[in-house]
Amino acid sequence: MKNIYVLRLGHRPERDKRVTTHVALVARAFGARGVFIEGEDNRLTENIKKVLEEWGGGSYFKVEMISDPKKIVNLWKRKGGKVVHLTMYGVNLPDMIDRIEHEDNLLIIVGAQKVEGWYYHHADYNIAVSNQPHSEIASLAIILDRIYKGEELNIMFEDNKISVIPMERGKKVIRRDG
Ligand SMILES: C[S@@+](CC[C@H](N)C(=O)[O-])C[C@H]1O[C@@H](n2cnc3c(N)ncnc32)[C@H](O)[C@@H]1O
Repeated sequence: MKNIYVLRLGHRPERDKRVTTHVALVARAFGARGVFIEGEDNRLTENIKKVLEEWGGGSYFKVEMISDPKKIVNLWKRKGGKVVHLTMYGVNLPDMIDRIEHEDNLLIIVGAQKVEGWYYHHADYNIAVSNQPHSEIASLAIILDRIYKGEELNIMFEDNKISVIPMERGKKVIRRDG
């Protein structure tokens, strides 16, 4: 698994609770190592940690609320990682995937509302997942899928308490803790 982190900008607790939670869940499920969330929302991090505890990933997936996202970007670049900013104004993903698929250290930035120009200038790549407006959840899922070429759908979490027994109909889960 690559060292991919997601930076979620501008989280507003009252408005973005659900979307930011889904950004974090997609990051975890599809092969990122963690998520930095700009803002203050302890309830959100607790909820994500509960999912990690039950469904696994807690031993390595990092969830952190942060107040200075520019510092995260600068630090990531200083350590030699590449920064991808997902924006509908960027270059469409099919024309950029060759440039990023071999990178092992990626910070993927997604916004909530209008993203400051600073991020457009400091990102190594401004990438669109189609040049149509949609959602940070969708764009994150698709870029991770293209980077991992579908392999992320087979990710297993060894430190899980619950897992699904896949079946064509019905629902079955097993619990390791009884
Ligand atoms: C709901 S959008 C709001 C974007 C905002 N109106 C702007 O001008 O930047 C929130 C986030 O979704 C992501 N997003 C939305 N559409 C996208 C697209 N077509 N390609 C890549 N990312 C997209 C971007 O990360 C964006 O910051």
